Amino acid sequence: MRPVGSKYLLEEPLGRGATGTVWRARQRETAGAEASVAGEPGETVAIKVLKEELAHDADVVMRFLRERSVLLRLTHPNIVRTRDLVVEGDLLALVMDLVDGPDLHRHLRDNGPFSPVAAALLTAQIADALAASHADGVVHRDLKPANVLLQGTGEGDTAELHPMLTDFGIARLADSPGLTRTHEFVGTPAYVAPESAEGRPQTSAVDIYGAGILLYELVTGRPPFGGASALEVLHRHLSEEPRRPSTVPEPLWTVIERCLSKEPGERPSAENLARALRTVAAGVGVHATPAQAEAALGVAALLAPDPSPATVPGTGTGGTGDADPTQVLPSTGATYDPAAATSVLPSTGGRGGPGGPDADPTQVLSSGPGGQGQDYGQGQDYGQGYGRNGADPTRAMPPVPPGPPGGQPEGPHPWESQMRAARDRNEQTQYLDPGQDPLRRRPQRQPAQPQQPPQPPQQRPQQQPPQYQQPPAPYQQQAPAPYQPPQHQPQQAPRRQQPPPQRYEPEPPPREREPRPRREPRQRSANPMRIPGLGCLKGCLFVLVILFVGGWAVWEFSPLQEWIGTTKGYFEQIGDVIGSVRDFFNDVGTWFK
Ligand SMILES: Nc1ncnc2c1ncn2[C@@H]1O[C@H](COP(=O)(O)OP(=O)(O)OP(=O)(O)O)[C@@H](O)[C@H]1O
Repeated sequence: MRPVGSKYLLEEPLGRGATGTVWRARQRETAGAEASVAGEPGETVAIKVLKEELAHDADVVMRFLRERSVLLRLTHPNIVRTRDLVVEGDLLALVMDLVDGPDLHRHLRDNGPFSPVAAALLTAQIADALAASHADGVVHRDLKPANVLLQGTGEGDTAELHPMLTDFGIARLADSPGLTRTHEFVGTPAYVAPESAEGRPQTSAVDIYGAGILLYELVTGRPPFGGASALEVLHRHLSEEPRRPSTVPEPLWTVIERCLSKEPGERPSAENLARALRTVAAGVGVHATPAQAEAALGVAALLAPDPSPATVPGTGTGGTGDADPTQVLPSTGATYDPAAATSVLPSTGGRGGPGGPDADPTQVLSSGPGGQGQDYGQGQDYGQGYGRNGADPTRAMPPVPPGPPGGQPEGPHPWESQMRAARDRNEQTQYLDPGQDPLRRRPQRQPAQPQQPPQPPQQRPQQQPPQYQQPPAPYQQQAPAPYQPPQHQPQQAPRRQQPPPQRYEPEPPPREREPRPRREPRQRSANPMRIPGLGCLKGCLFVLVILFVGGWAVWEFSPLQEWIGTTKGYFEQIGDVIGSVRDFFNDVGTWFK
């Protein structure tokens, strides 16, 4: 078993994501004071070993050290606790509590969509975790089902799922200009907020957008915006409004719509989101009292935005890229998988600001015992310092990005290399065989598990009772069915005027679009009245005139006349010919009499 630092031993890989591989590991000895959890020898933990390319990046290492204290102090019942951060030679690792359960993406894939009540209660807990981290100034930036681990309690119908948000800070660590030497942001296209896609400044509202997408996915089984490529998905985030599936109750849709607002300032705070979701869960169930149903219908009033959202330093500001218009990603052409792992999406622009690559780490590394585990400082500097580009959503074509700084030799176009990097990293989490020997081999990819196509919502027989009236357990999942409001809904309840719910149609599979050939501008018609046959008649007349003029020229200017010996003029000869033809027809006429 491979040691990590002096305190941990890697046992078996649990899974691999875009930023690293997560291992089940065992504590060798009690960790020092630098860890937030000392742990006992023999205790099992999960260790995320960051990818080599991250570990080799000086910017990431510095960020890792600076973020240390933030990550270690982030504790909440719905956040996977980071116990320790280890830097050992070329290895960067986060030691976490081991969560015994699948991630939400896998759970959704295996069990199908949640009932609205279950989805609302689950997302409310995730919102609790976000509220705690936002209060601490930490924005997750990569919220998606794969980053929610489910600690299950109980079995079958009585199972309760305890969601735990993981990968906090990973986006911040991986968001390093050192990776490509140009700007990037880390995210997963299906969950990326419009402002992140455009390179505008980001705040904690990006997590609320992610929570809205996640909530939509929980009740429908798929995120609202899909597409054939990452580019198409980003465009849809920017320009399309989500459609309400018929399976989503009106109050829950109000919450989803507000979370998915294109304008970050209109999204609710995490705290208000949690409260609103609990109000909705209480009001759409069969046991809801009239007052609870009424409260659920008035949920919009609970969705007040955060007056002072936590900001993501360095996003959308600073650097020379502020004035740059929207950077639109080139299409990879490959089919886009909404469940794909975190991508690193490119943008371009200058660098600058505090915390930039030139900033020194606030603490000096010191060797730990035996030269293995090391203890690093807790300088608290959130600076990321890499400017984002200003946004202009109307621009569709990318401008030519600024050339390499310092007159570096020209390589491939930055977007080419960045999209290649994005593609390389856009790998789905692989669930690895526990039998692999971590000592001998690096974790290998397993043969891809057959992806179940997203299940379309099943039609339910008319006679069946409404699905969301009586969930047997808070988190029991049910196939979606059209939402029926609680029966004891008071008649006079002031309902918002709402269009009749649309049936949720699964989107057709994405097709490759072929570029349309450019049309030539239409010629003005010479036959504006469109008289039938006129075009053909004109052509015939034109041919006759040409033949007539041509014949005249040949007759008059060639020695044809002399050869034939008639010495007649052209018109005389034509007259003779016409006369002969007329005589011929007269003769023919007399034969038939
Ligand atoms: N603390 C943990 N305890 C138990 N299993 C974990 C823990 N953290 C992660 N895992 C497992 O490891 C898998 C890979 O995690 P990881 O965070 O690297 O991937 P991801 O979130 O799918 O991808 P990305 O890094 O791109 O967001 C998870 O899907 C989960 O099954």
